[in-house]
Parts: sequence; structure tokens; C-alpha cells
Amino acid sequence: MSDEFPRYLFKELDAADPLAELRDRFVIADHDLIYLDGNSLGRLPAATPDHLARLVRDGWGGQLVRGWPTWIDWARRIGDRLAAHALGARPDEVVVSDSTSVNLYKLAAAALDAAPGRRTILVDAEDFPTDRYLLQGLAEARGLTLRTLPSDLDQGLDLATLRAALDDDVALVVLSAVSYRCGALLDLAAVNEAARAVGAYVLWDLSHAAGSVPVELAATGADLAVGCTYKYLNGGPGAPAFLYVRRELQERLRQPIWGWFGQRDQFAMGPDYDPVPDLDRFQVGTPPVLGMAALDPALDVLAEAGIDRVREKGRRLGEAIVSLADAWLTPYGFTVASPRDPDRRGSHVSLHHPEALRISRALAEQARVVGDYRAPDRLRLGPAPLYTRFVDVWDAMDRLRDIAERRSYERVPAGPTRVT
Ligand SMILES: Cc1ncc(COP(=O)(O)O)c(C=O)c1O
Ligand SMILES: Nc1c(O)cccc1C(=O)C[C@H](N)C(=O)O
Repeated sequence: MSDEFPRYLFKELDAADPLAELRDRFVIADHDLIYLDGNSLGRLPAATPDHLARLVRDGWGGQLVRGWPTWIDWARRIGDRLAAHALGARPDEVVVSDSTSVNLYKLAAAALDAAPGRRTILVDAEDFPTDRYLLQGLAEARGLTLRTLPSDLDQGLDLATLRAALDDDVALVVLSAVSYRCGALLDLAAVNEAARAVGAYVLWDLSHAAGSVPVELAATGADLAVGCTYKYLNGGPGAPAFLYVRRELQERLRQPIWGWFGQRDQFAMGPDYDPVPDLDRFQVGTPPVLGMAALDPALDVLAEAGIDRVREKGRRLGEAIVSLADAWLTPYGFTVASPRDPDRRGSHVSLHHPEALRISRALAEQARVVGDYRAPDRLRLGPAPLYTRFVDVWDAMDRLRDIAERRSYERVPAGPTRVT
């Protein structure tokens, strides 16, 4: 126990938390398990099982193919809900579609086609692997140069590094608004402005930002964005992703996968591809209706909370992790591996420890705290403001301290890194 941070103070924070009652809107199957992995897979909203069961039974089972006139618009309808409640985009700028990886490919290729003569793509060297791999593939196929911008493992990309790399040969900049490893939050407006000044497009990966921080795509002048819906948006494992294209760009950009859901007069089944002039040209094929439908109950909770209140609580949960790590874990070799300034951090916090892999496993196996490990030596803790309590953070950090103090992680095999 610590005098400086007694547990009852965290209980008081929960008692005063305006979002506290929303925790009941999620399935908490095991009350002893502390779940700090909302930044990888968010919890199941309590309304989702019945919502999906109804759709399966009455929609698929009852309406059969007659359901399609309703379902066919859901990618756009739910896209608009994401735009309004999470992304700060205008109507008709966001659509649910494919996976984040596929959407990133579609929009990156479209942007490169729209920047003929420019030969450079910029990416954060520490960005999530799929982003880097996709761009490596695109650069190789087109004979372009992919420049990886050096970025600090704990602090993320420095704006000065980006500015120094921007010139009129840059076609495209791809960055995560919130870094998957350290949680660093970039200044979208500053990046968009710097890129626009040299005529480059910016494609944002919002996977760790959507549902955790107000993104404000329209207000920051963003061109393009993609992101997943299974983390802070609670869409479930394998939930479909979203993409955003600024309205003014939609008619100008042509995506590389020419599917019939982008086709003008789709059901005329005409001989040649002739894409619609709007956002729908970025769709490809039949949308995953059941997967998309899971987003509705999840977005109901987010809408009720309001993204600004989610952000405010996320910031305070993060500050609690940082304060407890400093006070309790420093003697055991932990350091905070995320920006300390909450304005520069999304909702998750990483801790550095040379034994992070074994500690992460010990936390789950011995102490019933689910966070995750990210190479090379980071323990990531991702509280989700819609359902994580302040006391959960206290208990998780207390259990972590106990593992560190007793060195009980030494009993856990390091083994190869596996899923999560
Ligand atoms: C920043 C980022 N981009 C992309 C992805 C994944 O993309 P996909 O859903 O296509 O697997 C993740 C996590 O899985 C991620 O953290
Ligand atoms: N998408 C994932 C998956 O299919 C399996 C395991 C983990 C994931 C993730 O989402 C990882 C996530 N991008 C992260 O940064 O933790």
C-alpha cells in the first residue's frame, strides 16, 4: 500500500466519474479480470448479442434477400455515425469497408496516382507493421522511394523530422495519429498543413485514435484516413474497418480495386467500370452486414458518452498509470515509455522493462491483468474510458508491483512472441 496513492482515492474518482455508469453497458463476464487491452480488442457492448441475434433471425432468417434494400446503405449510414461521433468528419466522407490494411492500400495507391512525377513516400519507421509493409509493396511495384522517418520508440515522431523530409518530390505521407507502441499523439493540423505546403497528401491511420481522442478530420484539413473498429470502437474481433476521403478529393481520386460497389448504376451490371463520382467509389464488394451491424450498439454508447468526455477520462486514466508507475515501479527497473504530456498521448501508456515479455505474461497468468507486450520490450496498458474504472488502474498497478517485487515473472518462460 502507498500513502501517497491510497486506493480509496481512486474509488472516489470513480464515484465522481460522469461515465461510470456506462460500464454496465458492457459485458463484464469476469469481475476479477482487469482488462487493459481495449487498445487491441475492445469489450463486447451488452446490447450487441441481442442486436445481432435479431438481425440474424429476423433479417437473414426472415427477410432473406429482401433485406438488401436496407442493408446496402449501412456502410454509408454507419460511416456517417462514425464521422459524427468519433472522427469529426462531414456526412458522406466516411464509409465502412474491408480491413484497415486493404483500405490503406486503396487510398495510398489512389493518392500516388494523383501525384504523378512525385517519387517519394514518407512513413514513420516505427509505425504499425502492416502500414510499412503495404507501402514497401507499393513503392517496389511502382519504382518509388519509401523513406522511413526515424522516430523515438517512447516519444513517437518529432514534427521537425517530418518537416525536414518534406519537399516537392513527396507524394504521400502515411502516419498514425496515435502510435500503436507508445501512444504518442500527433498534431494532425500541423502535419496536414506542412504536407499541404509542399503539395503532398497525408493518409492517417486512426486505428488507435478512433473512439479514444476527438480526431477532427474536417477541422484539421485531413485528406485521407483509415482505421479499425475493433479497439476503442468496440466492433468486435475482425470488425470491418472504415475509410475517409475529404469530400473535395472524392471525384478526383480513383482507387485501384475496381469492384462493382463503386460502379455507377451498380445493378445495371454494365460492361465496363465507370465509378460513381462520390465516396462509394472507394467501396469494392459486398459489405459484411453482420460485422457492420455490431457497430450500431457500440456507437450508441460512444454517442451517449461523447468523445470529449471519453478523451478527458482517458487522459486521467493515463495520468494515473504514469503516476503509479513512477511512484511504485521505478525501483524495479520500469520506465514510462510514452510521452508524459497527456496532450501528446492517446489513451494507452507503455512501460519499458527489459523483461517486459515475461512480465506481461505473468500479469495475465498470475495476476489476472490483461495488458499486452509489444516488441522489443514494452508492456502496453490500454484503459478504455467507457468501461475501465480508476480503481482498475490502481489494482492493476498494485498487482504489477507485486510481480516485480517478488520477481515472479522469472517463473514464466520467455518463449517466442505469439498473438496479442
Ligand atoms: C495502427 C494499426 N494499423 C493497422 C492495424 C491492423 O490492420 P488490420 O485490421 O488490417 O489487421 C492495426 C492493428 O491491428 C494497427 O494498430
Ligand atoms: N488485429 C489483431 C489481430 O487480428 C490479432 C491480434 C491483435 C490484433 C491487433 O489489433 C493488434 C493491434 N493493432 C495492436 O496494436 O495491438
